[in-house]
Amino acid sequence: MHKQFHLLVVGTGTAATVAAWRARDAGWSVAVIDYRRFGGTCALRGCDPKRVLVDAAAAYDDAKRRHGKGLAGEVRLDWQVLMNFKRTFTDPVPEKREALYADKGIAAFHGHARFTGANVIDVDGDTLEGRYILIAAGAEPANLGIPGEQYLVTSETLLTLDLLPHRILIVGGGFIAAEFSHVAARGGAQVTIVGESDRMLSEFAAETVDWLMPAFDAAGIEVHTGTAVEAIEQRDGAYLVRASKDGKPLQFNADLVVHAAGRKPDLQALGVEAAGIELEHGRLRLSGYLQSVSNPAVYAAGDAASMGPQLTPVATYDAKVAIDNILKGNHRTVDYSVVPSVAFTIPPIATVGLDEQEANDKQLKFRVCCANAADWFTARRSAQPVYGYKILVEEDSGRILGAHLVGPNVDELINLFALAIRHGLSADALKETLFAYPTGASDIGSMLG
Ligand SMILES: Cc1cc2nc3c(=O)[nH]c(=O)nc-3n(C[C@H](O)[C@H](O)[C@H](O)COP(=O)(O)OP(=O)(O)OC[C@H]3O[C@@H](n4cnc5c(N)ncnc54)[C@H](O)[C@@H]3O)c2cc1C
Ligand SMILES: NC(=O)c1ccc[n+]([C@@H]2O[C@H](COP(=O)([O-])OP(=O)(O)OC[C@H]3O[C@@H](n4cnc5c(N)ncnc54)[C@H](O)[C@@H]3O)[C@@H](O)[C@H]2O)c1
Repeated sequence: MHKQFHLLVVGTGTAATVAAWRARDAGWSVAVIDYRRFGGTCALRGCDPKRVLVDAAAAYDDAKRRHGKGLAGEVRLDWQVLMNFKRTFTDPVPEKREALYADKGIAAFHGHARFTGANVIDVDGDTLEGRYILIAAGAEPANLGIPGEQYLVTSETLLTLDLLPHRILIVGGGFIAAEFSHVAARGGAQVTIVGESDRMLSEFAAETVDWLMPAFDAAGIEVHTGTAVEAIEQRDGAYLVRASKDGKPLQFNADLVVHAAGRKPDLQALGVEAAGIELEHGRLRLSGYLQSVSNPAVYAAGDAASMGPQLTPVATYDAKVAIDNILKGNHRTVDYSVVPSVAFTIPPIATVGLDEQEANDKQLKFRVCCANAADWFTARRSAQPVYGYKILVEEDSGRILGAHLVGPNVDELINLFALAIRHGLSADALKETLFAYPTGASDIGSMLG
């Protein structure tokens, strides 16, 4: 079979779906291709199922912390029942996504996409030709190049386990390690994190991470930073993980070893060389228009592009930029300067805009409002001992430059700071705004001094 389309989209995740939908609305003929169940990472294997588990773990933790403060009795996190609840969100996704494409008149192909020419893709024997091609193929766990790497399971496995193993070791120290350790610990597992970076969550402000770390201790999570995992061996149905810290060898025993050591664009199976698409260090070489620098028919978006952070709102944003450029000619470039992000630990930690180093590098003059707010009403009423903020305010304009938060409600509060930064609102404008009380936002005035 040989078919022609205005646009071929590799993937059916967030970036692919946003782009395919928009191109179809513009009257273009569009095909999407995926070798996995339709729906992509966020809805099936990432944000959404993860958040269902985090919410349950947070409710359990909340009840435990409030013991003796008005709540009594035993609460138990029933992992198996929680997994069944999670499946009520993930199971319907592929069918719904198929129906959406059918309703919109988007052709959908199941199979592995592989370039055979500049604008031609083979899908398990079918030939598809596109005037344009959007690579929205997502990301996969990065190869670590260590002996025993094959024993690592991914966060995807952790999200489908009906029974949590007793001892879980997580290799990493970023988003996945932080979030999944908090969930698994509440599920009853003994969790150890072994991460190469000097501190956990290096994307987040150091002060906020320091304030968060006691929450790892309180959950019984053992954290080894500055420790590189070097080998994994199978021993009597379990695993021996060899690592080193400051040149000294360390070893850990675990029943499950999880990869949380970064994700890279999923490009290997695509055979991009056949389309003359240049790569650089395993990434597509793209212009700010998200267009391949060597093949003008090809654009990329989301994790496959990895021009910005690997986050769902970025995948949506990229898809909009790429498709606008495809439909109307190159006129939009990407700007990732204001991307809020949250690690859903218990409690959450959040960041948006500039940190101190970046503001100094830009030679900006700014003041820093920073405090551990564990004794504030918001923290005390939540029985949550972790609460703090660090906010950068430009001296002359009063503009908010960056906000870094940890504690109750900050997964929502960070969006207000994103709004302020995106629209150049000053600290005074935020302080003049009446926020409903008592809420997370009603602390903003006090945070800004
Ligand atoms: C455990 C986890 C939790 C996360 N939590 C959050 C969160 O809370 N908030 C947040 O913002 N982000 C989160 N993320 C990141 C977020 O999920 C991703 O940034 C986002 O889903 C990327 O979307 P995408 O459209 O670029 O790619 P994807 O949704 O990954 O879609 C890519 C699709 O392409 C398909 N594909 C790949 N190669 C081929 C090929 N050769 N042929 C055919 N099909 C192919 C894949 O099967 C896949 O379905 C999380 C990620 C993980 C792993
Ligand atoms: N809440 C969210 O928004 C969310 C949640 C999960 C994942 N994500 C996205 O998915 C991406 C992947 O998540 P991740 O946690 O795998 O990556 P990450 O980039 O957040 O963290 C990877 C960590 O692994 C460490 N590492 C690398 N090799 C190692 C080794 N051999 N031994 C020990 N440590 C090693 C690195 O130092 C780093 O700290 C994230 O970057 C993020 O964009 C987002």
